[in-house]
Amino acid sequence: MSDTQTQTTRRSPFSRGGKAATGPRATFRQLLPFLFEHRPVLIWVAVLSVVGALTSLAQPLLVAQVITIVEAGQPLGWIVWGLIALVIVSGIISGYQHYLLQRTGEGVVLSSRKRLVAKLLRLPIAEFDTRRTGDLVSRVGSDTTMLRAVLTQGLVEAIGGAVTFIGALIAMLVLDAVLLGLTVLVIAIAITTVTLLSRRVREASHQAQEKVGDVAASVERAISAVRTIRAAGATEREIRTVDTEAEGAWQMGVKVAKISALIVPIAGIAMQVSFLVVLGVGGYRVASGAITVANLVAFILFLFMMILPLGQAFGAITSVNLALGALGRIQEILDLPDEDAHDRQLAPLALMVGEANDGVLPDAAAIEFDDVHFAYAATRQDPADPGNESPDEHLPEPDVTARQPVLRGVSFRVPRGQRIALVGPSGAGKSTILALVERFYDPSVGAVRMGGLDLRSLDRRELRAQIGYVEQDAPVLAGTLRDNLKLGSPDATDAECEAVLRAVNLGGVLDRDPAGLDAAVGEDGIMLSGGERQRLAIGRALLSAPPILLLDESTSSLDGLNERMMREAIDAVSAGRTLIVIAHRLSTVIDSDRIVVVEDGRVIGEGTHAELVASVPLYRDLAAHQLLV
Ligand SMILES: Nc1ncnc2c1ncn2[C@@H]1O[C@H](COP(=O)(O)OP(=O)(O)OP(=O)(O)O)[C@@H](O)[C@H]1O
Repeated sequence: MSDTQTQTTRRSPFSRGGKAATGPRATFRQLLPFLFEHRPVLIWVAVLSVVGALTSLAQPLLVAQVITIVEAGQPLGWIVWGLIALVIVSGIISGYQHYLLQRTGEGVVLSSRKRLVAKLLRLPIAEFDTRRTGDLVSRVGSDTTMLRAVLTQGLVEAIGGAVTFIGALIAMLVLDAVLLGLTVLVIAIAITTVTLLSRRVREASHQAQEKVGDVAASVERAISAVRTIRAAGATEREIRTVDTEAEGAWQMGVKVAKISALIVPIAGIAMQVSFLVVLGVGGYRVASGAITVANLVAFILFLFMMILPLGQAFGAITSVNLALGALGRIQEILDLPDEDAHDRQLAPLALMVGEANDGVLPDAAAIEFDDVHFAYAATRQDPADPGNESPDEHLPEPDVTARQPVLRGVSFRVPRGQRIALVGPSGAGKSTILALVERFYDPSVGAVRMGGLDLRSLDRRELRAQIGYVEQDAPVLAGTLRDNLKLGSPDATDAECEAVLRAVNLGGVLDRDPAGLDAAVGEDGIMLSGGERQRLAIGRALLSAPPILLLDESTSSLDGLNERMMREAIDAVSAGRTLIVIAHRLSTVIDSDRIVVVEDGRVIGEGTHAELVASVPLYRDLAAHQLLV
């Protein structure tokens, strides 16, 4: 694992206990790039806030003027109209400002989602092995929305608020310094309390978002296996599991609500207390002639004006803390390295593999495994699992550790243009071998080579452009047949798509729906049988005509007819290319150029069917089971 990755996981929520339970927390500085993207609008909003604040500040002064004029029995004249105009202008400014902030808030959500998705889809495959899909989805869906609140409920409004606050403070100082001193005392106490509480809001909000991630993860788990769950009669139990997670999220939400609930009334109480103090002491000072009635009224209006932004500031502190909690979860993913982050400057590959270059590297095997050892990283520890509690919260827990080796010294060569089959018992490591060819993972020891070059020295995109890969449980993406076929070759024509479908024996699927290539294959391709799904995936690989094809044959859904269709499909794709097939049915690979037998992470035999039947007992047993000897 890379250094960056190690650091990230070290300060991740996966170590529990004490402060560590709050997980990765973003700093305010990490929030700034999201806001800076909208700098012009935000500056405009800030200017509007200042103008709005000034129009508000002018109002008490005009009111004091009105009182003085009325007291003197003089005509009011323009001053009332001026007051009305000020109220209207400040209303319009605040409405426009609100709209701009909402819009920018949506912009922040959008850009954080885009960044997160761009990162997620580029993460090393190992990250998906150790993280829960639902939790990742919830970071894109839910955590990002929390960033909006920073703008809509807080930050920029606070600029106008600050102007109002300072302006009111100065005006109050001029009007009556003694009254101001008392007011500031009350408010200072409120601010200290809120600051202490807000730290707890941030921690609780982070935990709440973690819990929402847990809910999303268990919903995803349940929905992705809904048929199995239904068939096993486990629906009620799964509902209870999700309910428990949802209740966990509810509890954390309530915890946030409790702390926030303390913060909100503190602003109210501060206002009431200071109002009462000003009223009592102010009345006394009017009686003693220290201040006029007009100035006391103006002072009280300024007090309201000062309290309002204070409330906004408290709101801003809460929402910024909520956002920083969520940003911590977003940033945790953004800080992970891309899959290709540590690739060296890479050799051009396109000219090294394939027919065009047979002359350049005449002896190099298309694919070669050289004493390859490999172990998967262990599953990341689940923070929700109390069993993972660290006995000593001060010791950083290693989150991801290596598992038992899956490959132990695998060596074999696949000459260009040949058809090689990998066979062996379930769990022997066959799919892992293909994953290493695709560079979803790199070997711990040894090397995988293509055209004589270590895969680690090649650009992954170029490498993968040379390889077609059909997974064992070939996923079909929601959409149409055409969408699925054109995934890897967006420029393919309809005629090419149809030809490929017929080549993999899927002409029937094309004909049975009048929509043809536009026929929907549904979420996860549910309208296709398992065998059809695999053949569709083979068709997809075939369409991009890669020189090398990796095919992890489905373990299921191959009845006699499907098996024949699959064999024909494999024959169709093997023409003119290098093919590595993981075969669960020997009949599909009996006529391969070579068969490599894998057991327990090692190659235990290699040769033709006849040679292996004669020399490798495990292979003879497999063949005997499948009635091939
Ligand atoms: N993503 C993964 N993370 C951790 N362990 C894995 C992962 N994928 C496979 N393994 C483990 O590696 C071992 C080899 O798995 P692999 O899928 O390569 O075997 P296989 O020979 O293809 O099996 P099958 O014929 O059943 O598909 C198994 O013990 C499996 O549990």
